[in-house]
Amino acid sequence: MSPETVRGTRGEDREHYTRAESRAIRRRSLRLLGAILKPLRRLVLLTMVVVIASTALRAIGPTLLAFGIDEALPRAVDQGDWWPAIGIGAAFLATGGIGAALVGWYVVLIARVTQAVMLELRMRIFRHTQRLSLEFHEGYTSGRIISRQTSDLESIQELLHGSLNELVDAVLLGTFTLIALFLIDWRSGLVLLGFGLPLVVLMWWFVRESQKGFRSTRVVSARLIVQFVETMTGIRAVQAFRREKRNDAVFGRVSDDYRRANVRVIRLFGALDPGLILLANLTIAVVLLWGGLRVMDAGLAIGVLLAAVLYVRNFFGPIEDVAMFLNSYQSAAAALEKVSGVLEEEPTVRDPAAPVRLSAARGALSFEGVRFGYANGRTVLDLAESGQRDLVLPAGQTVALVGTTGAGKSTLAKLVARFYDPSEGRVALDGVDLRDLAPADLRRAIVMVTQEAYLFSGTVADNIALGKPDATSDEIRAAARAVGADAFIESLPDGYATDVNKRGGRVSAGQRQLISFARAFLADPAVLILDEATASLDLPSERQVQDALQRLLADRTAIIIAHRLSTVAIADRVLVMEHGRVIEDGTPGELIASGGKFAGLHAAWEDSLA
Ligand SMILES: Nc1ncnc2c1ncn2[C@@H]1O[C@H](COP(=O)(O)OP(=O)(O)OP(=O)(O)O)[C@@H](O)[C@H]1O
Repeated sequence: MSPETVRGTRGEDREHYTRAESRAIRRRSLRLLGAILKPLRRLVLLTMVVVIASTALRAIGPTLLAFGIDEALPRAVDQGDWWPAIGIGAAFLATGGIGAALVGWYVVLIARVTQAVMLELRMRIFRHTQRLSLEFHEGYTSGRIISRQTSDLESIQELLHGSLNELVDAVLLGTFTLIALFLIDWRSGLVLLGFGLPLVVLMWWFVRESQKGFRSTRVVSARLIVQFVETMTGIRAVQAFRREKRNDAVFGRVSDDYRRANVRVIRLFGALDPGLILLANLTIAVVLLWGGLRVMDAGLAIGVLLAAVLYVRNFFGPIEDVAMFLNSYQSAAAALEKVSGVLEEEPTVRDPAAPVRLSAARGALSFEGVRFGYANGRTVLDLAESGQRDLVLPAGQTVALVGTTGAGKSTLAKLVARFYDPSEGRVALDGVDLRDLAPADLRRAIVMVTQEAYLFSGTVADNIALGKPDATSDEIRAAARAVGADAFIESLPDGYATDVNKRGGRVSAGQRQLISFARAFLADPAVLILDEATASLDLPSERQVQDALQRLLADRTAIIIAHRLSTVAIADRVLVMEHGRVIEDGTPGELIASGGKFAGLHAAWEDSLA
């Protein structure tokens, strides 16, 4: 478990961490990677064996050439003995051929490992975030979640797929090459080592500078995503308030920052590439010059010199890939840190250790000494301070929650639906604390319908059936009829089989709410919460819906939150809330007669109708 300051997604936006925090974050990432690689260990092992074998085979080539030129060819020319030359030629072809075939195999193996890791990570993020409590989702923006699933996973994939591949190749080939060079001609080996120092300096400079560059491209690209997602999710507001031009300007600025950041990084390559070519040529020149002198003194065979030159060339070939790897590594490590943070988040609303079953709930609700505040600490609901410590809603009662904006009505509803747990006290259904209730029974017993009335892609029937996945089409139709949604559904192009686009593009907001009523009717919960759920219905349909509501609410406990008092009229009881407390409690008639807050609201409403 990470320290409190960096646990989960906490501290995700910070630029600097203490040493202990960095270590904890790194460990968390490695634990995640280890857990994902564990089931793949045989595949990983096989991949390693294949890559080592293929690189070793490829590193033998120049030595065979040297042997051929210095030993086999003279024997063939001087003594007419062609067998050694043929043998070496065959060995050269065989090592080259098998090495190449193994490279092909290795590429496929690496792809299999990478894709298995990506699949697991992708599924873990999806599964996990879907189960995290509402508290997490209300605080962590959708742009950030999208970044975790897209750009972060891409960085990790890039590392595993491309860069790691190249690094292993470069390091192994470099090591084998150096060993082979020392074995055939240690003096050339020393020359190569001597040039290693400026090489290390060049690489160190490049990695340091490009790290800064890549970090800023990552920061800017995250801003691009957030800007884009915000504009698209808020497209209605964008168009309604004519924000297109301003958004164009902001997006243009961020895009230009992105372009500049990329150019800055590419400029570094403009220095690295010539530097590497220069170093490679200098090393080859020195090896060639010194080797040539020794060939003239007969201290070195010409074939060995040729092999030495080839080895030096081979050595420098993949060096740039090492630099690239170091960069991909940085960005993949940062991505993995963030992903592992999200995966470390735990649902704040936990499933009970010993769940109490309640297969046929009656629907009696009680709030006993309930206090609640969101993560920022302020108490927004304080039923314990209201006149009565315990608030009881008997089974079958229809209760309307009324009060000014921000009074805590939706918060109370979220506690009943157990999207949050109270900070103090308990909410109970039929006497069972919601925290102890088996989650499946809780979801069956308590259903919340909100103003948003989200429709998933699929048919209208699918969307209604969400309330009862095994419902027959007759049951679906009956539910739609009960809430008065049948007529408009029949008039859709394909009736119940009409595909609703995402966010219900083909149906109006009011129709969407009717569909979600049908969904709730079909689910047949003991407790139904309607949070502003009639807000999008126009008055005629609202009047129609009054009947539908009566039918929807019959025989169950209902909590209705509505600003329109017409909806409140069907309630048995009204709770007036203010600043998180219940300040009035009674039947609509009683409250109107008492001349309190509700009476005032009611009078104002009646005036507005006149
Ligand atoms: N996710 C949240 N995190 C922090 N504070 C919140 C959150 N949701 C609501 N609040 C705060 O809690 C208080 C009660 O909000 P709530 O949504 O319950 O009011 P409401 O009575 O339903 O208002 P409305 O009628 O406008 O929907 C408000 O002060 C609000 O700012």
